[in-house]
Amino acid sequence: MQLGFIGAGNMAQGIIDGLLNAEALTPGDIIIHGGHAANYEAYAQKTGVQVAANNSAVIAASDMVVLAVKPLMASDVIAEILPALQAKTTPLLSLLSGVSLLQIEGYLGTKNYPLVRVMPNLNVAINAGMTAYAANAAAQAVLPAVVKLLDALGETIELAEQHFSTFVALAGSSPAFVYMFIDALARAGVKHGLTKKQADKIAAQAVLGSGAMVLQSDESPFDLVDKVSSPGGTTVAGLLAMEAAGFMPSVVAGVDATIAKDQEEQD
Ligand SMILES: NC(=O)C1=CN([C@@H]2O[C@H](COP(=O)(O)OP(=O)(O)OC[C@H]3O[C@@H](n4cnc5c(N)ncnc54)[C@H](O)[C@@H]3O)[C@@H](O)[C@H]2O)C=CC1
Ligand SMILES: O=C(O)[C@@H]1CCC=N1
Repeated sequence: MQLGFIGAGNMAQGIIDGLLNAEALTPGDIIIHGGHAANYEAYAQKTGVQVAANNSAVIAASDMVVLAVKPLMASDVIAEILPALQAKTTPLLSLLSGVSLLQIEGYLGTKNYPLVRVMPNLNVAINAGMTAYAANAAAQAVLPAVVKLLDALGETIELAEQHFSTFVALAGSSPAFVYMFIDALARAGVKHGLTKKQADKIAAQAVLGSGAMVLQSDESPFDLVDKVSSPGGTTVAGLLAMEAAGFMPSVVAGVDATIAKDQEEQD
């Protein structure tokens, strides 16, 4: 199966890394094109994936194409590749946040084109991603092959499009929030004398283990908070100080702003 990428930036490279790590595809199965050759030629040389001369050549060479450009470029890029798409009906996987299947069908001028909206996160690069997808009616026949590819990248969930903005906040963008939390935790450790290297490792492993515990335990995160908080102990003192500084409202405000931005892109 030949998989093409239009746009070869952070997310495209993350997906390719994950597919190659999992040996779901070989470098020879992948062909890419992006806006600035200088940004992805070194990546293509390092991984061995093929580079196409232009976006239409990606489609001509592919059984499936991932649209991995910035959402604002969607209509221009689709207009450019429309003749190539129409010539071959290559299923299109759109990573565009805030761009609905209906909008893409509008750009294509038909509802009969196989389209899958996919929202991954950057952790697909290490096969620990969380990816949502929604397909139009025309994509039902290719959906098992798409899901098989996505499953190689981590956890996958089929989700109604109306929930995609919320998913973007909780999974697409949230790695940035969690990296920031890890950095804040580690920086506080540096304040108290740890090296940044020590502190980053300690904080990241604590977050990794905590996520795994939530997934493996029958208890809710809130119940687990109680288990860590010994009466009169350090944890409850820390938690109350974090809450006083606005921990939970800050997280919820961040999620609200992410959802609002995603919905603004849809208007
Ligand atoms: N970065 C992330 O964590 C996630 C990104 N996404 C989505 O993935 C898409 C790509 O995002 P990133 O990779 O982060 O952006 P990026 O800016 O790293 O990559 C965009 C790529 O598009 C290329 N490009 C620009 N003009 C082009 C053209 N005319 N034809 C072909 N390629 C062109 C650029 O050269 C670049 O390689 C966006 O729609 C974003 O919403 C979705 C989930 C997570
Ligand atoms: O920041 C963005 O717009 C994209 C969507 C999800 C993660 N990155």
